[in-house]
Amino acid sequence: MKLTKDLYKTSLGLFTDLYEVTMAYGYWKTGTTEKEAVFHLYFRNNPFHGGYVINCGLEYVIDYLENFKFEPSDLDYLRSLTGNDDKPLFEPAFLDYLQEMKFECDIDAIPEGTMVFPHEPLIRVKGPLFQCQLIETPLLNIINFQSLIATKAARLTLAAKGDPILEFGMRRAQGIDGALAASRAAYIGGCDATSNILAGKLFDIPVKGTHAHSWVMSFEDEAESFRAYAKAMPNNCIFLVDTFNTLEGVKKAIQVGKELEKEGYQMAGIRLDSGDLAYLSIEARKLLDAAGLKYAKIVASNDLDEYLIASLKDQQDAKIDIWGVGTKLASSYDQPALGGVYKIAAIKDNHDHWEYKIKLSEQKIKISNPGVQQVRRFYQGDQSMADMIYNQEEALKNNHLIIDPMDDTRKKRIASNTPYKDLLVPIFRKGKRIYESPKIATIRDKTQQELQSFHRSIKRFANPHSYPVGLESRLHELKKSLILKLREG
Ligand SMILES: Nc1ncnc2c1ncn2[C@@H]1O[C@H](COP(=O)(O)OP(=O)(O)OP(=O)(O)O)[C@@H](O)[C@H]1O
Ligand SMILES: O=P(O)(O)OC[C@H]1O[C@H](OP(=O)(O)OP(=O)(O)O)[C@H](O)[C@@H]1O
Ligand SMILES: O=C(O)c1cccnc1
Repeated sequence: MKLTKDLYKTSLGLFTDLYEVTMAYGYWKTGTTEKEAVFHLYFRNNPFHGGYVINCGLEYVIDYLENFKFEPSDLDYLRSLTGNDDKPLFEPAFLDYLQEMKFECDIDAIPEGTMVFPHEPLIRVKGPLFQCQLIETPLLNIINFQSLIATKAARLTLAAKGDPILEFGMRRAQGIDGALAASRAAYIGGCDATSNILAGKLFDIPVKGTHAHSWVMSFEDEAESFRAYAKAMPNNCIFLVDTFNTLEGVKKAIQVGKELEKEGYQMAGIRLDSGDLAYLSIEARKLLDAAGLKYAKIVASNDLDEYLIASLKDQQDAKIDIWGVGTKLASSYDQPALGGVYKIAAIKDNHDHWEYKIKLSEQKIKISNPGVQQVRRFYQGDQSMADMIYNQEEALKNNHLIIDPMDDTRKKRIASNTPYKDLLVPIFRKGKRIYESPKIATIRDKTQQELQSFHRSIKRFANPHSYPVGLESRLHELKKSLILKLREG
């Protein structure tokens, strides 16, 4: 069976919505397939009532695009599709065109692990109109999910204040690919390891685990079950102590821990999976310490999320060292989707000039931004200060004025000598990959550095401060003039 990364390395040409292919067909019929266009992938609202998103999924996108083609069997399938008159949906010559297609787009994207905000293009796609169109859905599928999970994981790590978090979500995740992608994104967001060993192998993520209640229940006696586990793997013992009575279970784990010491081993710890985790961790710690097992760690699990972890950390004397988090993380329990969208922002006219495009809406947040966009992040010392979305095709003024796309009375001036970084970097040029994804551990480190470089008010869970992101004044004017023109028209 081919899975995720391997699967993406073969053809996923049909992994898109039908309407992308019918539009591509329409472009072909009207002779506009090769017209140059620019699309941006962005989201409009932060998830979890939070103040940011951790950008994640680019390596999957790269894999997908490097292998973007239609195999003969894909074309056979398209050939079999019919319209409401039972005649073929697509002319054979179009299918030949798809077969010959070579990916030729320029892709610029914000690297994984970067903190990003509403309205900012995470990916910019420039190239033949029909190719830009065909890749819309897979790009959204990949980025929306992985960014959501990486953000959730980052929130967990902030709540845990540096304690390790183990991702245990596979059993509750959305299918095979959902679980694999969630493990990858959770690691990038800051988790320390996953229980999903295929994710460990595919993505080079540390794997860790304890044992289940079934292990204990398969023995007559709890102490005997711990002893048997210790005998099988003396170097990997975290005993799950709550099958019958937690504190009695701790005492039995201690007994076996002492026996392990005599064999020259140390038990790694115990896991609490029910009851009052604060109270039980305090009592368990006392018992472990009194027995001289100060080194034994206490792992807690049971429907944990960032709010419960923060609450347990606030219960000052709770003695939990490691957090096991499954369902609420891998399924993104409290927000099932990031609403990322992919919108056309410019198209070349017959004179090789950009014609800028926007989508109107009664809802201001849904009016798209025009231009060939780039994001510039400004810094004050090591702290991020504001982000400016600008049109790369226009010369910038020296003193930047950025304007909130949601409220044009909110403006911020940025001095000309302010240090900055442009966030979108070149990934593909004319369909050739020119970017090497960092190792996953490097991406994970980047997430932590990014979290450090933003003020804590942006990261708090309750009513976070909104980080300033604005349209550069000329882009703002361009958008305004396009809105007026369309409304008047
Ligand atoms: N001290 C605490 N403060 C806040 N929440 C806690 C605390 N201890 C446990 N919880 C959380 O309360 C929720 C319910 O815990 P509860 O004691 O009902 O577990 P449980 O239902 O007994 O466990 P199980 O049914 O798996 O045996 C869980 O999400 C758990 O993580
Ligand atoms: O609670 P989560 O954050 O999802 O973490 C994973 C859970 O999976 C296991 O439970 P199991 O499947 O045995 O069921 P349980 O919920 O009854 O403990 C484990 O004991 C954790 O409780
Ligand atoms: O290793 C564990 O303790 C584990 C793994 C998956 C789910 N719950 C717990």
